Amino acid sequence: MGTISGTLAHYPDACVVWVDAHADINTPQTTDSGNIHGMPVSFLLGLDKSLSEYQWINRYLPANRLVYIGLRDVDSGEKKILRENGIKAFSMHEVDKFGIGKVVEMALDHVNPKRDLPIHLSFDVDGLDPSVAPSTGTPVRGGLTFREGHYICEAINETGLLVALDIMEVNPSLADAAAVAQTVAVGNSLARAALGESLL
Ligand SMILES: NC(=[NH2+])NCCC[C@H](N)C(=O)O
Repeated sequence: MGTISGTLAHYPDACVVWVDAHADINTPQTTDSGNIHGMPVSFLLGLDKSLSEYQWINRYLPANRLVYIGLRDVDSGEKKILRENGIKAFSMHEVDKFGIGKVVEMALDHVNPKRDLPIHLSFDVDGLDPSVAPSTGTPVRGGLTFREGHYICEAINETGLLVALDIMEVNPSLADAAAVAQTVAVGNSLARAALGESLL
């Protein structure tokens, strides 16, 4: 919430590409778990303004400037919110169906059709398959491969429009040393890819 609010303060027309297994768009009313980490997008969009803790958010992201990639664990209340607000989401089903190249293109066509808006990339490493990024709080099987994750970052770098990047949910206290090292390494290499490191 802090970083995207900061991006919007500086770039009011920015769009957000949110890579995640989860939509994180519950409201305090729809959440099953009660976990705030399942709610930040609802606060960013201004769908819920009831919590005094988040009343500092004064610039809301329009629903048509948000796109998800990688979803596969979405609560029923969240599905309703996505539908009712017309929020575009490419789940793992679409990644399987179209391939990651096409999905990134379609995602950008939706959120940034003229390729002229600043992009904030929020990349939760649980969007990756747990075999790729094991040390994270809410792993869900059936995720993005190592290359699919990196492709997203490379393709967004290629737009030249990236202004902000979050690598989220690397949690070094949740696995053994080898799994932690693997997760930290993949988080770092996603960041390098988004910042312009290329294969050739
Ligand atoms: N940032 C995360 N790890 N989010 C997981 C959210 C899981 C679930 N949808 C919830 O609201 O509790």
